[in-house]
Amino acid sequence: MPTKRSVGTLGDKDLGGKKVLLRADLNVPLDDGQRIADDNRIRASVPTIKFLMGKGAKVVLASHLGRPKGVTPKYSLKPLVPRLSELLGVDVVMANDCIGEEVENLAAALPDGGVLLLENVRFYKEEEKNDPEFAKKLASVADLYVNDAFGTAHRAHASTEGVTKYLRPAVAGFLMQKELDYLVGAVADPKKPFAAIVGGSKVSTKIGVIESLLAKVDILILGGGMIYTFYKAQGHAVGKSLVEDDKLELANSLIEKAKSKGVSLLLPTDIVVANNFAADAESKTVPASAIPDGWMGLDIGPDSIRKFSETLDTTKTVIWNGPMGVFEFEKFAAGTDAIAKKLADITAQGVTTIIGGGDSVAAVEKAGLASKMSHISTGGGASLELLEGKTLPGVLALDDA
Ligand SMILES: Nc1ncnc2c1ncn2[C@@H]1O[C@H](COP(=O)(O)OP(=O)(O)O)[C@@H](O)[C@H]1O
Ligand SMILES: O=C(OP(=O)(O)O)[C@H](O)COP(=O)(O)O
Repeated sequence: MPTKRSVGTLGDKDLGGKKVLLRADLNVPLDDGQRIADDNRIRASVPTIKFLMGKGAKVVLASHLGRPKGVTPKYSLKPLVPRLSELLGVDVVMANDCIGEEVENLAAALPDGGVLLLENVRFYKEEEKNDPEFAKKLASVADLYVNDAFGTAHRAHASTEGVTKYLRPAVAGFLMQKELDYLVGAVADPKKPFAAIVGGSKVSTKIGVIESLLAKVDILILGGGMIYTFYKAQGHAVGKSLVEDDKLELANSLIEKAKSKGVSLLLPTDIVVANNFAADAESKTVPASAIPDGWMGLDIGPDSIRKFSETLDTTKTVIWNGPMGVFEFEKFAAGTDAIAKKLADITAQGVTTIIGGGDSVAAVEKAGLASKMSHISTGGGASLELLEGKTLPGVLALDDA
């Protein structure tokens, strides 16, 4: 089934005085002191909340946080209240539960434009089981449903999917719509030349994405830990680099597939190797075809960066998923940083650049370049599934446009 791209949106819905159940993805990292370590997902949820507030709706906000097994205080959404209140300019009311009498009373007492934050929906095992009775209880608090939780749209859970069986209209929020516009729209109908950069640790986790993108892109650039499986498959020495020996044939078949589809496949030409998997390992740059015994590739080299950059200069749309090297170690972050910088530069020249979630987003943020890209996805797993061409249950469940 093709990925659904057009969903019903808030548009001209009459929202004054209506109770809206808004599912957002407020799954942000909290540090040991329960402080928000990265508030991107909260900020990304603000436009829809503010829109609803401005229309005089009563906003009942639901989310999960982490993967708790039952009620677990450290996964409470309470630490988010001050930041949400600050961003929204109202005192957000917090409920102790996500269903039940207290929630109904608090929702009923909300003024028009008020916001009630429900406690973590995953405190109930029924959430992940997509239990119909639990979904019905969630639905009962509101007059309509808005799903803005793109990062959780690949989960068929009660608050993302089940609830739509009991609460209509069920429409997408602005973040959800923007994610679909970029990750489905721009990829299905890209300005060409269209390039994909795929990195990350393993071929096995990216097979689906590579295969799906091979049908769409003009250029495929590979980096990260997966490239050593390709080199080994081509008969090169890879030292003690990360290799998936059961994926050698697959790597060759992907090279063949790229050829038959006329896709220009670029592998790094030089590699920064280390004598150890460590931040302070000894390192040197070697040709990709001659990785010495006892050394492992942890980043792409300067010649690869130059060639990749020249190629990226010829593109009109670029999608990036997965770092070029072990960017968590400063010494092996140069390749990833250079690609991030290049993408920021070409965005300024009118190229559409899409960063598809997960570690690539972390790398772009670490480089301070997030605001320079066309789109940075708030969903790792969800964006990967979209790029693989899968349909997300949380999207499929919404009203058609
Ligand atoms: N050459 C390499 N050897 C081992 N691990 C690598 C290498 N290059 C990148 N990685 C690791 O890959 C991880 C990211 O992989 P992945 O989760 O597939 O990416 P993403 O989250 O962007 O989809 C990072 O932790 C990074 O350190
Ligand atoms: O953080 C999330 O996913 P991501 O790490 O793949 O971006 C989402 O909030 C979904 O969480 P889940 O993977 O526990 O269902």
